[in-house]
Amino acid sequence: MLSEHLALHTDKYQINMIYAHWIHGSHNRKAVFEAYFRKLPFGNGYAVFAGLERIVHYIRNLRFTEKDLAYLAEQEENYKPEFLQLLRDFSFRGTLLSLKEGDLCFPNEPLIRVEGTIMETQLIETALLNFMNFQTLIATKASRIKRVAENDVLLEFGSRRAQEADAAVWGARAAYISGFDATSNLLAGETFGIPTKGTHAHSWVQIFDSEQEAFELYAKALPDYVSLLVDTFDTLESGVPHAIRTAKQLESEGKRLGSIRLDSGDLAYLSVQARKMLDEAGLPYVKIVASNDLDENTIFNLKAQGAKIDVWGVGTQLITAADQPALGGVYKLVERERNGVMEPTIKISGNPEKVTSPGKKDVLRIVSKESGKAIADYVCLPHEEQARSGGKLRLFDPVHPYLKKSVKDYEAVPMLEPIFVEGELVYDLPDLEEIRTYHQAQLNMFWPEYLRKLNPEIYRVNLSQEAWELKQKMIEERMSHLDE
Ligand SMILES: Nc1ncnc2c1ncn2[C@@H]1O[C@H](COP(=O)(O)OP(=O)(O)OP(=O)(O)O)[C@@H](O)[C@H]1O
Ligand SMILES: O=P(O)(O)OC[C@H]1O[C@H](OP(=O)(O)OP(=O)(O)O)[C@H](O)[C@@H]1O
Ligand SMILES: O=C(O)c1cccnc1
Repeated sequence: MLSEHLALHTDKYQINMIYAHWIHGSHNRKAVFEAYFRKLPFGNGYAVFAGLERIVHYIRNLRFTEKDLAYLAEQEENYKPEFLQLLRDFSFRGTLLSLKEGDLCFPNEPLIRVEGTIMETQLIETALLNFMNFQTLIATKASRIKRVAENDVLLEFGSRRAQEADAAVWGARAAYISGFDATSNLLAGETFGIPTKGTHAHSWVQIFDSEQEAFELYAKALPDYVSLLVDTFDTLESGVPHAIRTAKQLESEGKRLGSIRLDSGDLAYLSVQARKMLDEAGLPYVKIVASNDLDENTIFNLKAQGAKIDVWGVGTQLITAADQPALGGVYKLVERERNGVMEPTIKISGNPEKVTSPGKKDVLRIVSKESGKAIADYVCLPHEEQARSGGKLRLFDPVHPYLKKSVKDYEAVPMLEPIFVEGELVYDLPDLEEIRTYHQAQLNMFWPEYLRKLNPEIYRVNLSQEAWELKQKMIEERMSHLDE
């Protein structure tokens, strides 16, 4: 899972472009790309950055095997043997800076910046976006669910509905970063050290002649905090009474029933009734798990209805990001080498939001020294010192420049961390527990207004005056070329 061979996990046009550059002798010219998204998913106020660990493994293992090269030769007869030799000798020698997994991130700020030859920067685009977009999307969806479930336990149950195995496993990891407590997927557990949990399926009950027998046999086999699914026939008439009898039996053996699981019907009503029945039977410690196509909206509603649910099992809606199944992250060229000198470059679009911001950029998180809370993100050119030195800063929205304010007494936290420097991995990948803790600390730096599920306040991402002026100048230059 972590050392897969993915050199051909790229779009054919990347190799074609690299080939054409090689033919014209430009493949070793320098380039800078930035990866970012333009719109937050699910109407959320922030996204949770994830995917870096897989990107690091991908880049470290990025080599073309003889089998890959033979396949490429077969696919495109124009590829000359010398070009295939170039690929044979390839390894990533570029520089990559990135947000850290668990960081909150926002539209139109670089999440990852890649500097290197045209060949290496272009080659990694597809896989990098694939990993960043999916994992950031699922971490963000999971974060919305975590916000409404608050202190309840969240179990990730999505594997059977995920878009194949990689999505199940890396999605489980993304959910864990954002505060899920466990996954049902054992491969995710083994690979990343995520706690695993499981109850049982309806088939366990159906296979026996009676529900009571099924519960007792399951409890006998797994007597420590077992969880029983109570809705196979009739939740309140049959499932809960049978679970209570099993719990009493366990008590007589000095053991305890862990929980019951509700998986259909009106989960608010059933959980309230089941809670009452369990309490009246002297089983206040038995928890109630609910599942059945849950997401942040159903959980929010169920809680508002007074549901007595302690543990939420969430599958399909989370792992497929059902209400928005893709994050539209892009990877855009911002600088190119021309006559030995790096210069900014721009992509113009009829849609103002798609015009790129030229020049290689840093992201600074402007944090109030007084409150410790984030005020805005500031995207500036690397040589700009104003914000870094803590000087009075004028913030304005690049799309709506009239939205402006001044800040002082702040700390400017650089968000892009060097990961690879000239091909060398300089970043110690944190373990998953550290990422989860770090994510929580990051969330605490934001006022609740930005974190709420519905109609959150917009957290501003501001371009520096200089970066904004560069953009305007380049737009005008381009437009005047078109007029000529
Ligand atoms: N009290 C409630 N308020 C809002 N939504 C609820 C409530 N109880 C259950 N739900 C949700 O309503 C949906 C019910 O879906 P559906 O009607 O397909 O399930 P079901 O008939 O209860 O069970 P199944 O078809 O899985 O046997 C699920 O998404 C569930 O999470
Ligand atoms: O609903 P999700 O959020 O995806 O959670 C996972 C679901 O998977 C199981 O159902 P199963 O595969 O047996 O199908 P079902 O929908 O008929 O219950 C389980 O009982 C949950 O209902
Ligand atoms: O353990 C469970 O209850 C479970 C696991 C996967 C999917 N649905 C339920």
